Amino acid sequence: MDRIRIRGGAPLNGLIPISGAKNAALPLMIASLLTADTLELGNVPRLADISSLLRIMSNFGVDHSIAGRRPGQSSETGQTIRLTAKNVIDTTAPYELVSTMRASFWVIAPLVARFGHAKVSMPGGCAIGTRPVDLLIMALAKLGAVIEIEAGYVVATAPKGLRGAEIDFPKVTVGGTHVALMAATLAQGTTVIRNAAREPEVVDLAECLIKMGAKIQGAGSSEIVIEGVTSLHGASHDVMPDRIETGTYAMAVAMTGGDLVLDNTRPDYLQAALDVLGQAGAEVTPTHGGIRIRRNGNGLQPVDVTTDPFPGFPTDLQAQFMALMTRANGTSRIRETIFENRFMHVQELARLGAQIRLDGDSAYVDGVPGLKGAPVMATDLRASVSLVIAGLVADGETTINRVYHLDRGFESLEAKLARCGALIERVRG
Ligand SMILES: CC(=O)N[C@H]1[C@@H](OP(=O)(O)OP(=O)(O)OC[C@H]2O[C@@H](n3ccc(=O)[nH]c3=O)[C@H](O)[C@@H]2O)O[C@H](CO)[C@@H](O)[C@@H]1O
Ligand SMILES: C=C(OP(=O)(O)O)C(=O)O
Repeated sequence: MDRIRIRGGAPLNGLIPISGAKNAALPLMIASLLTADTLELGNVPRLADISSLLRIMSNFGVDHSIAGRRPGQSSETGQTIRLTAKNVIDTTAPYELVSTMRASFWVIAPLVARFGHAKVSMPGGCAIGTRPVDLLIMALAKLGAVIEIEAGYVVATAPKGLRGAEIDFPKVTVGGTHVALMAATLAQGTTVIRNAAREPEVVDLAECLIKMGAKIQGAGSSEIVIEGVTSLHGASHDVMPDRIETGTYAMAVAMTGGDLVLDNTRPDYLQAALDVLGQAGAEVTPTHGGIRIRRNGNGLQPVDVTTDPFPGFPTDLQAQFMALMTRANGTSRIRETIFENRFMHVQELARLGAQIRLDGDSAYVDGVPGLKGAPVMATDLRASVSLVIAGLVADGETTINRVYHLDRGFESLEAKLARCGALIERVRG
């Protein structure tokens, strides 16, 4: 199994091109099931999760081809994927394929909307909480799907098609919003989604669906209105930049010191996190195509943070920020309100010398003057990268095991960091 080896102490200087967002690319790929025409997606990151979803799509009979980046595409990373769901032969997503990745469950929406039938295994994904799918099922049931649970599978049927409905989410759910949005595009009549997720990935999906002929208003606000259409057509769309990857490298340079330009990204996608970095002592300035982050000489100030749905501080940056706060001059409180078990990184950060106390939904981080390298274990995607951030300043060598978690969500992580001066390498085997 591959490991990442880091020798801490080097500042980060240079430019990192930000990849397309995993959490936008996945629902966009799934949206290709809504049409028999070809959906062409540019700026798709090369990640394990993308390959896993391609396997699931192939199993349905979806044809796909992969090419390099399109001319004029600004990222030096990424690929173009063309998906054609013309000859769908199966509407079942088996446990072996769905269990590795949460988002794969979302295929249930386009399958039942277009074909009137879907049988999808309950999902896997990062082990960060119980992560039920009751609200996704509620949304499909409101749209008229009949739902049965059979041996770990959710079976959704709607032989006469879905019909528009009012869907009020009792809590903000990104996956629930994606599912309701995709299903409603082909439902008969009007659907109103209330308390919808406002995440940029929802807007990216809506923009692509609109290019495919869907009638959607209000994406990016908490009320989305969809006028169902009888069919959708092909389109071409570039995946939005990854705001979590952006925030991760921003925190890395805040930790190591140095001067980094994060290219091909957008500050407004992560303003809450950038504000917090400013309070912690980093200098953040927008550039023509992204963001410049600097921290030279000055120490880090402790900042209290609470995770929230967009536009709040993202839970997917909580672990990285905790790593940063291990070196602050004082105590910070980090409150996790989205997932009840997203503190798995605490015990691993402690192995590097971090001082962190857990109390309910909060972690209290007492900054220490230095961390010491050690072997640590990746437990989930964002937890893994928090260990990379800590390793970049830890004295001596840090080895991170189980890096398959990292490969789910960070394209060319070691190469991007090494080019900016980090002493980091992948040890194969
Ligand atoms: C692939 C992808 O895009 N994953 C992201 C997505 O996950 P995901 O879409 O799974 O997260 P949700 O926004 O749905 O979850 C938010 C909260 O709602 C709860 N909930 C959700 C659905 C449901 O049916 N019932 C229920 O109770 C969850 O347990 C959680 O406490 O949004 C999360 C919150 O920003 C991010 O951390 C994940 O990186
Ligand atoms: C939690 C994440 O992914 P998933 O929802 O696929 O588990 C993530 O991207 O941080």
